[in-house]
Amino acid sequence: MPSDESAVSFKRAAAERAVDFIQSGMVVGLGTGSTTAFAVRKLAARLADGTLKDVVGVPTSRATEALATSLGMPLTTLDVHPVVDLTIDGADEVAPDLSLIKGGGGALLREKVVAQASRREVIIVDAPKLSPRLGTKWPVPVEVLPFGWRSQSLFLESLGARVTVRLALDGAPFQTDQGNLVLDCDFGPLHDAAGLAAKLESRAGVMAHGLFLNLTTDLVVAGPDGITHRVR
Ligand SMILES: O=C(CO)[C@H](O)[C@H](O)COP(=O)(O)O
Repeated sequence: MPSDESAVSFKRAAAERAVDFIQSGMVVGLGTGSTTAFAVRKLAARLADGTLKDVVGVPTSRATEALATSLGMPLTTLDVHPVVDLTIDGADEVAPDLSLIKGGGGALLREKVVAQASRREVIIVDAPKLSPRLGTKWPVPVEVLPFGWRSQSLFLESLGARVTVRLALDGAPFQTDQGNLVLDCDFGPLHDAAGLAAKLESRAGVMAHGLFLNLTTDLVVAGPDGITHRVR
């Protein structure tokens, strides 16, 4: 395992490489998490030094909105710009077909909305997040409406999950930007991620899930052997 310090430097390296894909005039989706934060900082620096111009960002969470605003980055919304040229976002686990588990930061719903509105979805990760099969390293986050959430928990258990209610640092249930709960669902390695996604999507009260299938267009990975860029 890499040290925390090297994981951070890999995250930064992947993030800064992805910023090279941004061109002046683009509408750019801004993901959520520690890796994406490096990209937001680099993008803000390039706007400040004039090497990029007229870029507007669509933040995927209140946290990213606050960071971008603090850096003076111009922001917009999907209401004003319903098509995003390129989004940069992190992930928690990446399978060989570039399908993902996301939602470790709890922003999965807005991240998926922005990803589906994006022409290019550039995922940036440090190498330990690569996995032979989704579910091997990370549970599937499922965002549920607080109304009736225990019924959703039983439903998820009936699908084979060990369910944990995500907690905030103060020990209270974590709330998403939409005021929903997150149930972290350990299904073990997934043999039919698409089938599971379909079951989750057919259940009322499930607002979003962290399986991002067929959304990644580019993957940038940084690790001890350098940076690689894969295109799907
Ligand atoms: O999906 C996410 C937030 O909902 C993040 O992109 C994911 O959790 C990765 O986070 P980090 O870059 O901090 O490792």
